[in-house]
Amino acid sequence: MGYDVPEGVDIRGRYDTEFSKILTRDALQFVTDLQREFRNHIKYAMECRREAKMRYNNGGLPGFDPATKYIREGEWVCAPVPAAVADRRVEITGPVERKMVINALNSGAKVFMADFEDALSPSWENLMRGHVNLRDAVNRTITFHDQARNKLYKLNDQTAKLFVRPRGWHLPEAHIFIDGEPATGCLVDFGLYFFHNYANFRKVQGQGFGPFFYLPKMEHSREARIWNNVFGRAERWAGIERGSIRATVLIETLPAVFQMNEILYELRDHSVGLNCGRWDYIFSYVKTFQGHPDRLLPDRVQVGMAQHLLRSYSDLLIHTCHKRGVHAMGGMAAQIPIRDDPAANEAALELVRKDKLREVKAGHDGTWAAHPGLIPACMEVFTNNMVNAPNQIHSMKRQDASELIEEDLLQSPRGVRTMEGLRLNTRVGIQYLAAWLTGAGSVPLYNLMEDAATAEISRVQNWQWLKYGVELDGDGLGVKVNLDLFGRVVEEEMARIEREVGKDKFNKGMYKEACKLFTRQCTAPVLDDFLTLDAYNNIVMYHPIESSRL
Ligand SMILES: CC(=O)SCCNC(=O)CCNC(=O)[C@H](O)C(C)(C)COP(=O)(O)OP(=O)(O)OC[C@H]1O[C@@H](n2cnc3c(N)ncnc32)[C@H](O)[C@@H]1OP(=O)(O)O
Ligand SMILES: O=CC(=O)O
Ligand SMILES: [Mg+2]
Repeated sequence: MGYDVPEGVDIRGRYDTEFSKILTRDALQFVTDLQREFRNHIKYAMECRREAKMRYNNGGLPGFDPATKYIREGEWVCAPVPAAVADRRVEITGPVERKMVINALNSGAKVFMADFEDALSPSWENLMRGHVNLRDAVNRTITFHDQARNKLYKLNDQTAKLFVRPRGWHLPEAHIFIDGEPATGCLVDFGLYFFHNYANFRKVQGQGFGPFFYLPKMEHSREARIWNNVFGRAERWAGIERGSIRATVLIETLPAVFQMNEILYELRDHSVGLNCGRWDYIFSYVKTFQGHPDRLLPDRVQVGMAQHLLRSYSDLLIHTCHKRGVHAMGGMAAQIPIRDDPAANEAALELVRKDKLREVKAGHDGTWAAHPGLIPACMEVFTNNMVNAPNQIHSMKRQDASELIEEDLLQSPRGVRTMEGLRLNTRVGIQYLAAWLTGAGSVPLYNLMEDAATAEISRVQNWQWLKYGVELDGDGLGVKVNLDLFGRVVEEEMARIEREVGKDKFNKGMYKEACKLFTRQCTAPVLDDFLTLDAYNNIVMYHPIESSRL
């Protein structure tokens, strides 16, 4: 049995009758047309990223582009926000896993962002099941039977509005070849979801609008232009009004903070705002400044939103979005509920409340929650602090933030580096990768949510400290990070992981493979652009099963 594919398409992933209802000939033709129309634009955009990287590596700094001053200073606004998504005060996020999709839609949040990105390990199985789950969710037929607990999950009458986050531009989909090349991951994610769901979504969820998307990891407005053209093409194909599709762009790379007006301008017919993707943003700070030894990060735990550069980024995002008439969404606090320790749980909740209070008072229109248990606290803070309106677009202009300059957005985070910081990065990075390699893209580690973005911080921070042989100044012992020290840390942290998870789980899991990958990346002479690009080779599974390297 095989998939019925159009000319030029080769499906290398496992055949499954459920998957074949997603991978129909017409759906594949739709994805193929997108791939053929946009692949050269994407390649060009990726080439521009490489050129920008070279400029930064040679000492250049990202900044506002003089050529687009007219856009930043122009008086224009985005298309009005659709009523269906005017109120987004709390959004839950999570991978497109069946039970979690139901739980998230039922969670009481206003929006559920179903994630093919930071929270998903993009194995063929996860990806295809994810599309089945989203189709069933939009059709409202989704159910899940937990056999161990004999519990049936189904949708409540009232559910969150669905947004979908496709992968970033950089990730290929190696199980689908088009004209001899792996398809672009995000065009597969967008194309299959749009094809199967746009009509129903607009009826049952979007009040005539939709579908809705979150767009990750862009570095420049030219990448937003590609998305805008993809949306336009999809709308024309479907015969629906221009501006039906709406998207929120995550500002989660350092270069993109200087492009917020330009990104909104490109997407002005399709925008519902910007979001502070703080974790990838911190990762991007290290990546952008990989050639700048004067901009080293302190311990990961010290790089919080109170740091001047992160506060400035959030303030400027709010000002920019509200000037252009769209939502300025906050981000994710990493704390999650701690089940077996009420005092620690309350302390974690208090940190989340504090973070949300900062966001709402700064003018954000909503925020992210990683877990259903956090939604009441987030909702309460936003509801109590927003003045009787579904959002703060018209009430919190943050004119003061228009004064922010490049130095504010680039200021190095303050703090110290410690041996515990190096150890924690290593322990977390390896455990996250071990989970990712076995299909889990978001995991709880040491009572925090870890996903691809947070793990990237651990990786690049270790790389940076090794590359520049930094002193662990917070310990006051004059110890410098070098390969010997790191080797010992890896060994000791692996032993600690084994003790913590138990011998059995350790031996059955992918910890050793993860350790090899993580160590290689931390010690690479040249920084890999993405942890998951290299790791992806390990989860590509062709059918019939054979070794598969991209
Ligand atoms: C940087 C960024 O990009 S942030 C966005 C991407 N990251 C994410 O989306 C992370 C989403 N969150 C999660 O994946 C999970 O909450 C984790 C991994 C952090 C914690 O997971 P766990 O420890 O397994 O959660 P826990 O055991 O407390 O779950 C309790 C219940 O809540 C549900 N749940 C937990 N998180 C979520 C979620 N985000 N969405 C829906 N349901 C959830 C579980 O399915 C479980 O349901 P059940 O009681 O019916 O079995
Ligand atoms: O995607 C969100 C982030 O913080 O990264
Ligand atoms: Mg992110």
